[in-house]
Amino acid sequence: MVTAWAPATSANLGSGFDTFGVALDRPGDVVTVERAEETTIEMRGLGSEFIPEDPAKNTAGVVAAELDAPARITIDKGVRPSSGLGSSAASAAAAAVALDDLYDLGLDDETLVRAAAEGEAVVSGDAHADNVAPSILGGFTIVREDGVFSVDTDLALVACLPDRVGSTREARDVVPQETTLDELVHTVGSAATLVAGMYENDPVRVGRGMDERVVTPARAALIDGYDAAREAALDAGATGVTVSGAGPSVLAVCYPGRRRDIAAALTSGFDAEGIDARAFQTRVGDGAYILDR
Ligand SMILES: Nc1ncnc2c1ncn2[C@@H]1O[C@H](COP(=O)(O)OP(=O)(O)OP(=O)(O)O)[C@@H](O)[C@H]1O
Ligand SMILES: N[C@@H](CCO)C(=O)O
Repeated sequence: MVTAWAPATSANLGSGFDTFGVALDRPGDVVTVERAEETTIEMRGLGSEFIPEDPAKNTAGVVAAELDAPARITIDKGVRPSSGLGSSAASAAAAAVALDDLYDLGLDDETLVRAAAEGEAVVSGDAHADNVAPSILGGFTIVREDGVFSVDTDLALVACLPDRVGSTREARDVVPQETTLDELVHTVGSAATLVAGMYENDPVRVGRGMDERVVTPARAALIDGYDAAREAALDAGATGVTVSGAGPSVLAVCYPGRRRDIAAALTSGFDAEGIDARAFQTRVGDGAYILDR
């Protein structure tokens, strides 16, 4: 029997749609696997009642099929589903790392990321790897069709989860399919600034580099309370605020000492619109690891 933990993640970071992601140092999912003839899944924890136990519909079950590693899988959810914090990816990432260990497969990180991304395809219709990559590798990650790499970075974050669910599949439907040259230039400038900031552990550059004007506004329009929460967080010292993944969570970057005030500002911003919300004071963290074997 092998147990692995994998973290929540925040994808896109504004300017890196389907490309950038960060691992959060909490919360995370715990996945236990045991060898079996056929894959079965048992769910526990946060929001588990909304997650299918059918292995063909559960991201962890899809990973077991991809790796040809059938197992009795138990998932303890620490990341609420449909959150924008990479809930479906955390189970896929933990399952990939646990099954690799259980069957002694010796797979490299890139193969694990690709297998875990197939789980995302079942959920959202698209095998985007920008949540599973940071959940497996940790740090800040950049995913392209031809590879994935991670950058160690020391950055304080606040993630705020409103008491609403958001479907990645639906949030992908509102993404504009075309943009202008001006917007492309703006996004490239932002993305480059963000990457420089990640290497320099600079929350101001990262915050400025999150600015993006095509995908983010389309997603923000789906999130009640987003504008109020964002304004409040910026007033409280956040150096950047954007939609986390497909939403409805919101991600703020800041200097470490500002986290408490920004967490309060984000929740009060949602509260002003009549929406309960929970904020996590966190930072960029490590990737999945084996807890027990
Ligand atoms: N192991 C799993 N954990 C969580 N959700 C799962 C799992 N397997 C399947 N799902 C389904 O995936 C959907 C949630 O995934 P979705 O991508 O929409 O949200 P998320 O992972 O929290 O957000 P995001 O990808 O935007 O960060 C739900 O419909 C849920 O039933
Ligand atoms: N890049 C993905 C992340 C959510 O799974 C999206 O924004 O749709």
